[in-house]
Amino acid sequence: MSTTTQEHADPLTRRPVLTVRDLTVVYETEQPVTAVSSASLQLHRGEILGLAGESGCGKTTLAYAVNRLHQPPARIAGGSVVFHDRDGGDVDLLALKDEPLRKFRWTQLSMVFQGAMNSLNPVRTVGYQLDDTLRAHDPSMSRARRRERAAEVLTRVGVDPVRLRSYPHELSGGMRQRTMIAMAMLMQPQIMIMDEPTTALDVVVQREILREILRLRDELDFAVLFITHDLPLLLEIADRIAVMYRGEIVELETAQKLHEAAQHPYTRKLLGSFPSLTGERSDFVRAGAHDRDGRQEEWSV
Ligand SMILES: Nc1ncnc2c1ncn2[C@@H]1O[C@H](COP(=O)(O)OP(=O)(O)OP(=O)(O)O)[C@@H](O)[C@H]1O
Repeated sequence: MSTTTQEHADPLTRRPVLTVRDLTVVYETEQPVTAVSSASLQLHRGEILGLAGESGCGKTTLAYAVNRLHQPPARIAGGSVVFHDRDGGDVDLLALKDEPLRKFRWTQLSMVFQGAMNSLNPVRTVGYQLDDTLRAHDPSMSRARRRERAAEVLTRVGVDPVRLRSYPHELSGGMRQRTMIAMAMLMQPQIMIMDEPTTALDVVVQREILREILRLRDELDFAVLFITHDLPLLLEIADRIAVMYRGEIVELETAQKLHEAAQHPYTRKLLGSFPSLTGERSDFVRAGAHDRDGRQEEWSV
């Protein structure tokens, strides 16, 4: 349903860049919690795939596990995650050793986390932090080239490169979030996972940044796994949407089909809770899947 991407070749006709199959993640606590249960999805080159679902349904756990950023007590209990490189090779992400995994992150797959704008180092300038990432991942790059590249990515996300000399507290929330997106783009990854990248921002800034993400995707041809509980937003920007409910992906469809003929009752409930794509979002969507009395609703899956 994305409107800014009409010249873009239909991503669904293109090769996949990531295949997640039957991924299961368990928190090994006293009462083990299966946060992700046999989840499967495929991300195509240049695609924006939305992952929607209420708070606590397992979206973040899935994103972290894909990039092996999960920490104990989380454990991947089964399944596979395969990256399909541009050059034709396949990489089994769950089998990667530490060093190749470190290289893989940022260069092939980068993440913009929930509240990432607060994860910039407060005592270092933006320029230093971009330079540091470049140095860590490409030691052969000259200082001049690094400076050039840092200015380039900031410009791309709509931040004046004069801000390279700024400290994070000197930037607005929107600028900090754009800077985090610039950081994620630094090494030209083939996949970006964005976990609620704009939720903390006001609606106008949020829209601007989303428009920017769509434009960059068209220009630079990366794929995005875009995680949010905001289904209306996904209907506007995503090519396809996966709906997650209690650790399972219960539906995965094009945004259009999902909007017109959702199959799963939970998806229908989510969709039915706002009057139109452009209308006001209802309290239901803002609050997550709770009924008016605040009770968690139940669907058999
Ligand atoms: N460290 C942990 N130990 C035990 N259980 C956890 C831990 N972290 C998350 N969980 C559980 O795993 C499930 C999935 O959580 P997760 O954060 O992945 O959901 P989410 O859909 O990303 O939610 P949100 O939108 O609020 O970020 C939840 O039931 C949560 O309680």
